Amino acid sequence: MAIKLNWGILGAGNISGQFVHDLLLNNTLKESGIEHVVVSIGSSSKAKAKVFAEENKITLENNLGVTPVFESYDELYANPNVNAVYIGTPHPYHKEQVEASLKGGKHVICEKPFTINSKEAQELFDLAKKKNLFLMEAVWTRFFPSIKLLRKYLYEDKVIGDIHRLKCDFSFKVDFETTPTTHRLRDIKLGGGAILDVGIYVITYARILLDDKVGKNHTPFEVKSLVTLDPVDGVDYNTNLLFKYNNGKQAVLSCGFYVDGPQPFIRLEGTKGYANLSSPNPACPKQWKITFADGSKPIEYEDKSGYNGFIYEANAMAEDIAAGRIENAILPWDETLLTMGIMDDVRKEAGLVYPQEK
Ligand SMILES: NC(=O)C1=CN([C@@H]2O[C@H](COP(=O)(O)OP(=O)(O)OC[C@H]3O[C@@H](n4cnc5c(N)ncnc54)[C@H](OP(=O)(O)O)[C@@H]3O)[C@@H](O)[C@H]2O)C=CC1
Ligand SMILES: O=C1OC[C@@H](O)[C@H](O)[C@H]1O
Repeated sequence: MAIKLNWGILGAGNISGQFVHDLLLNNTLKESGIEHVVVSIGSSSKAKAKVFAEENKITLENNLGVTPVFESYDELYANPNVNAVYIGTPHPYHKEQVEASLKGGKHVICEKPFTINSKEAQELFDLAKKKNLFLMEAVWTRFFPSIKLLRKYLYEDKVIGDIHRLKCDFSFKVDFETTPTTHRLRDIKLGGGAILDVGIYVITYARILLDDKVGKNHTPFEVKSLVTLDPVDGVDYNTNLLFKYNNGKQAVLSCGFYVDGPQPFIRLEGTKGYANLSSPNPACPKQWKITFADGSKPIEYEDKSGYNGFIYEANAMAEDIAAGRIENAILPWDETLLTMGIMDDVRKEAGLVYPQEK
């Protein structure tokens, strides 16, 4: 029997649309043996939810014969037809929305950053455990087949020898003339700044490309950071981090909103060569190339699937739920707590405190 999730999509905005695209394409292609049905769209406005369904082309054909209902958030939490919730709202709302979804008896995947700090994250994981419900942060980057294959070349086949250093920059230029100060990227009340928005990805790459262990088994490392807070908005638009693992491996990481970052956005160096990752969106690692110091033929990979890339985390969640697991092995709760804890420390040193934390 096919594995099936009946989704409630919370927040009828940008990223929810990209997530839904992949669910619908999955149903059309019928390759995975997993069915993803959009049962409900929860929004501050039912009219907005309806427009979302139209704009994202949810049809009876691609949604397995189901027309979603348009609901308030509270109606979605209580909807007995929904068994899985995707949360695609700005960071400071995640805590209360995950909590309400779990209390409604739903399995949950919540956009990154999971919460605004590790304390909130711990409270949610405690609740998921108590309720025996699946819960995961939606760091889609970790689930791409491209990453699994790259890690096989690096850590099983060791094709570039001993790895010593990772350089990664996820920056993009925000147009401060046209982007209002109330936008989630800028507004301190909405968790604005680069560290929570894109810093999470450079930290993710330092975790998945320099360490073959995860969560509480991770290789110990120290972090140093330098942060410049924007004088107008009071959040970070220029942040740099250094990681040093106790086996000597180092990461040089940057994120920011003042300039567009470089391409390739990653260079991972080993004794016998290096790997580059390129992507217009560094969160989405669809393409990489391994170059060898001795001039051997490079190894290249490109994901040409047509998916945005959210399907990989959605399918992982569906498989976990079908198997009765409440935590995912690629992104266990301790790994989210580790990442959130690093961002807590970086912000603490810089004096970046969100109003919700005061
Ligand atoms: N995985 C990835 O690659 C990406 C992840 N994200 C993450 O997703 C989350 C949402 O980002 P994004 O989709 O760009 O955000 P949007 O600005 O598009 O907002 C998404 C939805 O959140 C609700 N919302 C927006 N602003 C507010 C507000 N001020 N108060 C209350 N609710 C609000 C609205 O839902 P409603 O329909 O109810 O009105 C809106 O439709 C963020 O946490 C971000 O980090 C974002 C982009 C890419
Ligand atoms: O998660 C994200 O990835 C892509 C970025 O452009 C976006 O701001 C961020 O939220």
